[in-house]
Amino acid sequence: MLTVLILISIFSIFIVRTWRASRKLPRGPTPLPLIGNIHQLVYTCWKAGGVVAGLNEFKKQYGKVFTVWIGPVPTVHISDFEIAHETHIKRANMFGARYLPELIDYIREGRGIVASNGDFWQEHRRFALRTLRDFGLGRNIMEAKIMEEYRYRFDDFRKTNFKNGGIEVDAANCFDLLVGSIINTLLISERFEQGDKDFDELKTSLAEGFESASILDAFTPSWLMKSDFWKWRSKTICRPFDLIYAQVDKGIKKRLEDVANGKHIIGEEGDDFVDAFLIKMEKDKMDGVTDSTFNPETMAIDMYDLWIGGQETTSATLTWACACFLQHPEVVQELREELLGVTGGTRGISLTDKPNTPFLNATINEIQRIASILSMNLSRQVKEDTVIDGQPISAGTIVTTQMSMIHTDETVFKNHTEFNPKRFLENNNLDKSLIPFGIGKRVCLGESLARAELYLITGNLVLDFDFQPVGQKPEIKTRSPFAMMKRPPHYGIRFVPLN
Ligand code: HEM
Repeated sequence: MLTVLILISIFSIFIVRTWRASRKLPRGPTPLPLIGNIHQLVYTCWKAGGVVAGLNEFKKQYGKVFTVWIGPVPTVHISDFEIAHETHIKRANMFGARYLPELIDYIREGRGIVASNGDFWQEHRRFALRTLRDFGLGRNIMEAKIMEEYRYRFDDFRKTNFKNGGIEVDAANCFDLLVGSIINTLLISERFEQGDKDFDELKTSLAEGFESASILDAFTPSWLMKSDFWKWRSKTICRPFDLIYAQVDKGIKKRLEDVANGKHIIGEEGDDFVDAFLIKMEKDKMDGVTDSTFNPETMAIDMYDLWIGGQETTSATLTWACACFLQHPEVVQELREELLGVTGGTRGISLTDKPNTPFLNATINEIQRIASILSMNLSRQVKEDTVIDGQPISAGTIVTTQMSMIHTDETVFKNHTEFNPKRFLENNNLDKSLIPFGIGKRVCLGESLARAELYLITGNLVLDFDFQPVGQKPEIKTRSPFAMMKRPPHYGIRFVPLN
């Protein structure tokens, strides 16, 4: 009897708390105590065939801003560009703090760039941006680095994978190696080679982690993630993060050893991110900064963030790009005509050509729209009571602008499932509603680098090769519609040299 009474009391407390909290939240499906809307979320996503389609069903019922309770945690979803702009740009400070569930905070513990807030975040984000700029984003060195890796990778594949008149590769592996080498060269001056066991293990487990991490994992509370009871789940999701951190840490330790024994000499500006960080550490020491946040541990976390941020995202987008090219040879043909018109067929495409390649620019926009690689964006947490689209939101609420929903908004992107680069040429303002790098204060730190990679690699691939499928032509469809990240289809591709 006593147990029943206790259970009824706990239930009643939950119902009252949820009801009171709901008054300061946008509309959404009615939550149940403890599980919130998980049952509706799972069912709706399953019925609709994926997370984005499922959230779009909620949008139809509850409007452009709606609340979904993940267990006892209310999460607010913005699915409209104008509202995202009004909140994240016009009131950037209010929506600038990162929400830190265990999935994001794991290893980072409030440090790095992705999972830090306040002064620490500002200092490390500024440092990383300045360092990337010094290593070439503001000058043409970045282009030279990307092109060097592009040429090296395809020359190498030509030696090892030339079959049936072309270079035959697994698309994802090919771009993983290329993009991984670009980011690693910037960070620690090291390229990855084919057959590198550490890289292969890291990539495989990262892919597995991304494929299996779901919305629910993104909101699982720390105490549950860390408990023995949840080990079966947290182990799969977190293993790749352990591996990446271990690799980064190994690289830093080796660099410190090389510096100590004179094998690596740090010049005035340094060769890479690690050098720049070591210079900053030394400067803080010389300046007597006693509370400096620059030390070998925070260097490892910053590099870990840049590696995770810069690898899978760009590689997946390029893999989506080639799937679109295989499905739409007429787009490739039109692109090639535009690019040959610009280069005269005598050189590769360069970042300075951008103003003269409207169709390539539109095609990259459409690839990023179709790919929309995050089914669910990283979340923010509002610090004070506020309002979104006229609806009250209380302090502490978790808010997310859902880029994938904005990119599938039928009122903005007509026939959104169609791959149609021309939509961006027919409407010059359309790219303003395209936000693959997020929006507001926490917008992607690597946006300029990623844009340079996407432009140079897709443009030069179109000029250098014809594309043929190896095996079945890939559908333009994600293979992980229920995961946090929309992974591209898995396919083989033959790059047939054009001359
Ligand atoms: C096509 C490639 C890429 C896409 C689509 C992408 C997308 C994103 C998105 C959606 C966010 C979250 C933004 C938000 O909270 O609103 C983000 C954050 C971030 N990205 Fe990227 N990214 C890409 C490439 C890169 C690269 C190349 C790097 C590193 C060099 C990078 C580093 C980061 C970092 C450090 C953050 C956290 C920023 C912060 O919290 O202040 N990303 N990215």
